[in-house]
Amino acid sequence: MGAFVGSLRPEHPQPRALSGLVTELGLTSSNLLDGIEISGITLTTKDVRPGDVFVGMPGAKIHGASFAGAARDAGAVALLTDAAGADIAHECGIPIVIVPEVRESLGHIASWIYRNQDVDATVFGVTGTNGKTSVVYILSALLKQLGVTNGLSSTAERRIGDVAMVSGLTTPESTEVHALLARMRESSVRAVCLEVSAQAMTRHRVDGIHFDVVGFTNLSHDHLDDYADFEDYYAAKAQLFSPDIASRGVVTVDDSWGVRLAEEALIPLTTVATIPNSVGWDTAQWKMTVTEQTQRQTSFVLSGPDGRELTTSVPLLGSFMASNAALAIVMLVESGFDLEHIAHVVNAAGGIQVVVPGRTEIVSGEFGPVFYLDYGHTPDAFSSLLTAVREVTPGKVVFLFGADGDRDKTKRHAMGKIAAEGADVVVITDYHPRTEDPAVIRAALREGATSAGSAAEIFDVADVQSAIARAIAEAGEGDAIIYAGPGHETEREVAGGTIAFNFREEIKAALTEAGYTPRGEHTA
Ligand SMILES: CC(=O)N[C@H]1[C@@H](OP(=O)(O)OP(=O)(O)OC[C@H]2O[C@@H](n3ccc(=O)[nH]c3=O)[C@H](O)[C@@H]2O)O[C@H](CO)[C@@H](O)[C@@H]1O[C@H](C)C(=O)N[C@@H](C)C(=O)N[C@H](CCC(=O)O)C(=O)O
Ligand SMILES: Nc1ncnc2c1ncn2[C@@H]1O[C@H](COP(=O)(O)OP(=O)(O)OP(=O)(O)O)[C@@H](O)[C@H]1O
Repeated sequence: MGAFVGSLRPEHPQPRALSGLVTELGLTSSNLLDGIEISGITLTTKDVRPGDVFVGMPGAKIHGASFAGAARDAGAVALLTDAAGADIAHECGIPIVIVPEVRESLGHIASWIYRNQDVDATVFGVTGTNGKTSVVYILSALLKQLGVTNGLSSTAERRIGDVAMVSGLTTPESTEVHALLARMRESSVRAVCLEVSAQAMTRHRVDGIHFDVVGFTNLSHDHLDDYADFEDYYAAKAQLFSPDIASRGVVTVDDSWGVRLAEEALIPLTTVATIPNSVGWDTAQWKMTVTEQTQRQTSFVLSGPDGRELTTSVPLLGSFMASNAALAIVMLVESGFDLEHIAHVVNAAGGIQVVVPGRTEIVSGEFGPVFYLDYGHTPDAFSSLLTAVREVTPGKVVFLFGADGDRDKTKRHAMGKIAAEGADVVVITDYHPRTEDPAVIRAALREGATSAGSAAEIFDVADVQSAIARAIAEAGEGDAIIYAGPGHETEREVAGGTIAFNFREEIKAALTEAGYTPRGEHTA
């Protein structure tokens, strides 16, 4: 959820003539283009490589064309921008290609530069409020078990086989997405699993990609700072299910948004219901039922049309993780895999072999309280998490969390309230205050927690390390601690800057300090 941190580009770029780009895509340019070869494209000076087209895009703070000179010095051979950018950068000394709206053209231009017009790998896309990262990891793990070389892009990381890079955005800008696809092609990837945020749809980040199968998890309160209301937020995600973007879709119909999407989408659709008696249960084509839950595993049966059935397990806590697995499996079936074959391969290995970093990840060791590190940061995720952990915990549940600064403020009250309704002890702490006053964020969470009127004990501990220690002090053998929010993250965004803060390691250090032995490595 942050700024640019790096990109996976092709190792052996195949340059193309800039004049070809301009002619083939019918673009306008201001200078002579003859003899100029382009091999990449970027919209940040932090990632310019020799032979790049630098994209001068208007931003919230500044017009990117202001950096054309710096980009040229770093090796950029052309500038792509709008009319305002061309005015700003008219003396930059490299050819300028002008488009009416940069974002609207960018995906197709990046696709052309990286030769992605005819991607022959199967492309999967996953959207929804909660569960996208988990579904993408489960899809990728299933494909690996099925012997299919694949790559993924998620909030946690971009990954091609053993090569991984930490992510900045959930869905990278189109310049990065297309570079990633080209790099995947070099690595003989046969399937691509992409997490697609609502912002990615609104900001044209996946333009120039045609998805073979897209999946929808759910829709609940998030990002209402970016969207006027739920209707707007839904519409952004629903765009992924358009015929010009995707061939087929799988929709989880556990909530009314999923039911609506299944009714409205104009592509061939399959539905899956994973909560018995929920709004879409009776009409869904596929149904998933949880058969057993433990701290480390959830088993389920997935039944489909024509009596087809698969029984397996996912090594993650929570019925919602079984929902995510069910969606991933039906997406694979829709892409052409046979359910019986999937069942055979997966069960020969004792279930789905997946590790999802920072999603209900157990950080604690054999003794003492079970410490879950999770990325949940929406009221709905809090609720699912608390229900799941409660079901497998004989003792107390301690819930530790904070909230993002400079992001949707309207969800804070509900986050606090749900925490205090579901936990025995609530510890509120700072998270990423960014430019906001952290005390104000905590006060909103505290107010929500108090409004629950529950018996939960509420602590407000600003310092994150002290808050972790407080949570551990409140729990013992048989109890559980959930740290909701940080998941895989290794930094905190404070006062407009970034500080290194590896949450997983901090928790391990605090567990050790309290006399417990944390897990050696981060396997879920
Ligand atoms: C609020 C927002 O959308 N910001 C995006 C925007 O940044 P900005 O408008 O602030 O950019 P700016 O600082 O004004 O700079 C303008 C241009 O100059 C360039 N620049 C700027 C400075 C410099 O030194 N060199 C340089 O080249 C910038 O790369 C940019 O292209 O343009 C940048 C790309 O150029 C994006 O990376 C950035 O996304 C930010 C990081 C972001 O957090 N976006 C959020 C809303 C987002 O997309 N979130 C979803 C979350 C999904 C989920 O939780 O489910 C996501 O997909 O990640
Ligand atoms: N299907 C689901 N329904 C409800 N909550 C879920 C579901 N799957 C995951 N969660 C909760 O949401 C959290 C985030 O999960 P995940 O990272 O998979 O979602 P995401 O959609 O990728 O989130 P983001 O877009 O913010 O990266 C999890 O850590 C868990 O608490």
